[in-house]
Amino acid sequence: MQRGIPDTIASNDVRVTRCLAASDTGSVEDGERHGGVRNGKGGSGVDNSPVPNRPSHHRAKPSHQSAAKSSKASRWLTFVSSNLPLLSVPNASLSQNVQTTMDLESLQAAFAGLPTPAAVVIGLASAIVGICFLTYAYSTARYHYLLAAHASAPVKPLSPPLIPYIIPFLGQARAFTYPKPGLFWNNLFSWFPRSTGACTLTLGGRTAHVLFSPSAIQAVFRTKHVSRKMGNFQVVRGALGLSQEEAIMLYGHPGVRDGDEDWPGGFNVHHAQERINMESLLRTDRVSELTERFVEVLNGCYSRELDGPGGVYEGGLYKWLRTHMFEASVNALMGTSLLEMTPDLEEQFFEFDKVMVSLFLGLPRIMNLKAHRIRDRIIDSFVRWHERLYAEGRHDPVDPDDANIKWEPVFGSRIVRARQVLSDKVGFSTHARAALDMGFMFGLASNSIPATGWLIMHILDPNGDPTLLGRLLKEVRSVERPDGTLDIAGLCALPLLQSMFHEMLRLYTDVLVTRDVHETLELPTGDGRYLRLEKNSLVIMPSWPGHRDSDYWNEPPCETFYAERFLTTDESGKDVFSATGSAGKFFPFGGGRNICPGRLFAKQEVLAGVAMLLLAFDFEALGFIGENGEPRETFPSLRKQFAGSGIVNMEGDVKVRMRRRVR
Ligand code: HEM
Repeated sequence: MQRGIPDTIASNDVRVTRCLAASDTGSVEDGERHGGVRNGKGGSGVDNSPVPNRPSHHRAKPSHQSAAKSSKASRWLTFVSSNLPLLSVPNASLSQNVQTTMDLESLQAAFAGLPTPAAVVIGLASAIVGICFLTYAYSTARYHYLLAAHASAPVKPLSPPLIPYIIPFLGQARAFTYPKPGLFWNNLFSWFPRSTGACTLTLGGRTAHVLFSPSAIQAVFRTKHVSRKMGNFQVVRGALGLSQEEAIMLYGHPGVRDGDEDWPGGFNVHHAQERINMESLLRTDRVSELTERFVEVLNGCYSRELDGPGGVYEGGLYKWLRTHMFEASVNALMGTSLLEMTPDLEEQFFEFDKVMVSLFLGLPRIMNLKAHRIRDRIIDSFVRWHERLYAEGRHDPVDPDDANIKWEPVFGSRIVRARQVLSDKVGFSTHARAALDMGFMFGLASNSIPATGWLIMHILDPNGDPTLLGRLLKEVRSVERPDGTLDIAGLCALPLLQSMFHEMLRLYTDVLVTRDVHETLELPTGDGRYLRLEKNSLVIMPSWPGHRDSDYWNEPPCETFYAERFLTTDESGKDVFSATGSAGKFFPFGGGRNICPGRLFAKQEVLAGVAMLLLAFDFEALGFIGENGEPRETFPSLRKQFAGSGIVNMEGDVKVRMRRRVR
C-alpha cells in the first residue's frame, strides 16, 4: 500500500521488490551469475583453493573474465561429477577427486578411462537431474517464504506466491497445457490456498501472475495501465500465422507499450480496428442489422431442411444445429461469396477450432505439424477467396457507411467491409488479409455456436427438469409478433431465458483473460491485503476458478446446470434476472476496455437461435449418442481442449426426431 507513503520510501520499497522480482524467474543461471561476480571480485574461488599438485600454468590468472569462466565451468563439472556415483560410474573415487581439486585437467584425465559418449551422456543426465533438484528446492523455499508472508496479515503489498516447479524454463507449462478443461485448476486448488487470491506460474520461460481474487480481477478491469497487446500479438503470430512485419504493422512493436508506439503517419492500425468493432458491434442499430440478417438466413436453413412432405429429421441435434448456425452467422457477417467458393468451410473451420490454442502457444512447426497443416489449409481457402475476388474485379468493398446497404453478398456486413477498407489502407498482403479474416471468423463462430448447443441440450435433456421446456416456450411466445417474427430486444430481456444463458456461460466458458501490466499495480484482495504486480509483467485471469467456485455457486452445487440460478423475485413476486454480486467471479466476455466487442451480437444470436428452434419444431428426444452416432448413457461431456479455448466444445450429442411444429 504505497498510497500516502513519501516518495523516497516508496521508491526504496520498489527497489527491494524489484530485486525479489528479478529472482522471480527462478533461474538457476541468475544465481550462478551472482556467484560468478562475487568470485571474480574477491579473487577467491577456483584459483585460491588450496589444491596440491596443481599445474603451474593454472596458477597464473590471465584475467577476471577467464577466471570467472573457468570457475563457472569447474563448478558445472563439479556439479556434474558429484552426481556420478549416483549413476553407477565404475570408479567412485574418481568423482571425489574431481570435487576436491576442481581441476579441469585432472577431470579430463579422470574421464579418460570412460568411453567418451557414455561419460557425456551420464554427465549431462546428472547435470539435468541436479538442476531440476535445485530448481525445485529453490522454488519451494521461495513459495513457502511468500506464502508465510501472505498469511501474516502483511502491511505491504506482496507479489503472488510462485508455484514450485521442477524443470527450469518449462515450469508448469506441461500441466497447464494438458487438454482437459478445469484439470489444472482443480489440481492446483487441491493443495494451494486459494485465499491468497493469486499465484505466479512459470510457463515455458514466461512468468505469469494468475488472479483468482474477484476484487483484484475487478481492479485490473478498471485500471487503464494494462493492455492486451502481447496477447493479441501472439494470437496473430502464433495462431493465425501472420509474419512478424505484418503483426508489427497491426499491433506495433512487441517491446513497445500499447499507446506509446510511434506509428507511421500517426495512424494506429490496432486502434482503428477497435473503433470499427465499437462502431459496428456496440451500436444498437448496427447489431440489430446483423441479427436481422442472421435470423433471416437461419429461418431459410430451417425451411430448406424440414418444410415440405415428410419433413422429419432424425439424428444428432447439435450436429444439425451447428451446420445451420455456422451458415447463418458467416453469411450475416461475411457475405455469401466465401461460403460459395469453399463448400467445406464449416469442416475446415471446426478442425482449426480444435488446434487453435495449441498454435497460440507457439510450439515450433516441427513439434505441431498437424495443427500447422490444418491452419494452412483454411488460410489457403481464404487466400483463394481474395485472389478470385481480385481476378473478377469484385474486391473493392462497398462503402461500409452507405445508408442503404446494410449487407451485400461479397463481403457481407458493414464491419467486414470496414475491415477490408482498413486492410487496403494499411497495405496488408493477401496472406495477412486471409489470416485476419479467419481470426474474425474464429471470434464469430467458435464460441456462440457451442454456446447455443449447450443451451439447447439442457433445455431438451431427458433427465432434466420436465417443466423447463413448457415454461420457456411460454416466455418465448410472449415476444413473438403476430407475423411470427421475434422481438429480439424483448427476447433478450426474458428472465428465465437470460438466467439460462448466463448459467450456460458460467458452466461452459473457459477463457484466460490476459493483460500486459504497464505500471506496477497494487490490487486489493478484498480482505485488507494488496497484491503487487510489477510493471512489464503478464497477468492471466482464468474464468474457470471463479465460474466454478463452490463457495459462491453452492445452491445447487456449482457443477449442476441450474436454469434458475440467476433468477430472483422482485417486490411484486415476479421473476427477474439478476447477476448482482458476481463481478470478478463471472466474466465470460472478459472485462474492462478490452471486453469482447461481440457480446451483444453473441447474446442475440444464441437466444434467437434457441428460440427459433423451439418455436419452429417439435422434438422427441431419443437418447444420447457419441461422436459416431453410437448410443451413450450420459449427457454430452466436455471435449478435451486446452485451457483458455473459450466455450468448451461438446463431446456427444442428443439424438432427436424433429418435425415442423403444427399450431
Ligand atoms: C458466447 C460467445 C462469446 C464469448 C464467450 C466471447 C468471449 C470473448 C473474450 C473472453 C474475449 C477477450 C476479452 C478480454 O480480453 O477481456 C473476446 C474478444 C473478442 N471477441 Fe468475443 N466472445 C464471444 C462471441 C463473439 C462474437 C459473436 C464476436 C463477433 C461478432 C466476437 C468478437 C470478438 C473480438 C473481435 C474480440 C477481440 C477484441 C480485441 O481484440 O480487442 N466475440 N471474446
